[in-house]
Amino acid sequence: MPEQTDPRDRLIVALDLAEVAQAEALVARIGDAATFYKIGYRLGYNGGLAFAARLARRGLKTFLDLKLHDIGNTVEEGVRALGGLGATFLTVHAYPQTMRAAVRGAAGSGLKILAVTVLTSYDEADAREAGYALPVADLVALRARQAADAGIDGIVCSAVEAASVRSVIGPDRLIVTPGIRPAGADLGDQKRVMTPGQARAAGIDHVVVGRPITAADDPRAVAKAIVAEMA
Ligand SMILES: O=C(O)c1cc(=O)[nH]c(=O)n1[C@@H]1O[C@H](COP(=O)(O)O)[C@@H](O)[C@H]1O
Repeated sequence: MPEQTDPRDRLIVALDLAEVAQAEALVARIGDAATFYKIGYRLGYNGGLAFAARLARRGLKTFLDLKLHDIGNTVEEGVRALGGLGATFLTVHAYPQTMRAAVRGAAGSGLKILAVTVLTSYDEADAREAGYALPVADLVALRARQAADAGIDGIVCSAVEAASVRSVIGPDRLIVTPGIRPAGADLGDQKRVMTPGQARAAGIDHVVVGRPITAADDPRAVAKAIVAEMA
């Protein structure tokens, strides 16, 4: 896997909050315990993209989790429009047409495209309900292979699949895993879950953690503990 120089970069904190002011306050509370923040729909649709650009100007790494999926032209131009925000990562769903369009849209911008394979809130029954006949692990592996073929920079999957995804995509592409819970933490709606330490041992590059940090009494302490568990 591509090695990082700062171990804090392994943790991406999901800023799933309603208001930019709350996100600003949380980033200030966490301070130097985290270096990488994810902005998803909730904040993104409410001023979060400009906020992400401000974080990037302050030297923090940002991840735009917009999970794009549309006809190729719309994805390509949408990705191109996001290329100037200074973000590190952007997500699209792992459909071949969508991934190829996103790679074209990101060309020359420095924005890395991550392909979301099968959401970590899905188990086998959820995938069947959505019309997929393949077992989740096989669907993740198929999409990882297609992502690599499309020239995608990294894969979003659960840490449960990290080792098999690594064997499919090779050492240079990134593996980013949500569905991460410190031992004993509430799972919420996550179904394919590992601890930070298990995920690191499975060969991930970055974990994404939201509620265990955002809902904690001491978010800075939880962020520090997660980084330490992956050291
Ligand atoms: O793309 C993602 O970041 C993502 C993919 C996935 O399969 N599962 C998943 O939980 N996520 C995101 O990762 C974060 C996980 O948040 P928590 O469950 O609160 O730790 C949320 O912001 C999700 O939108």
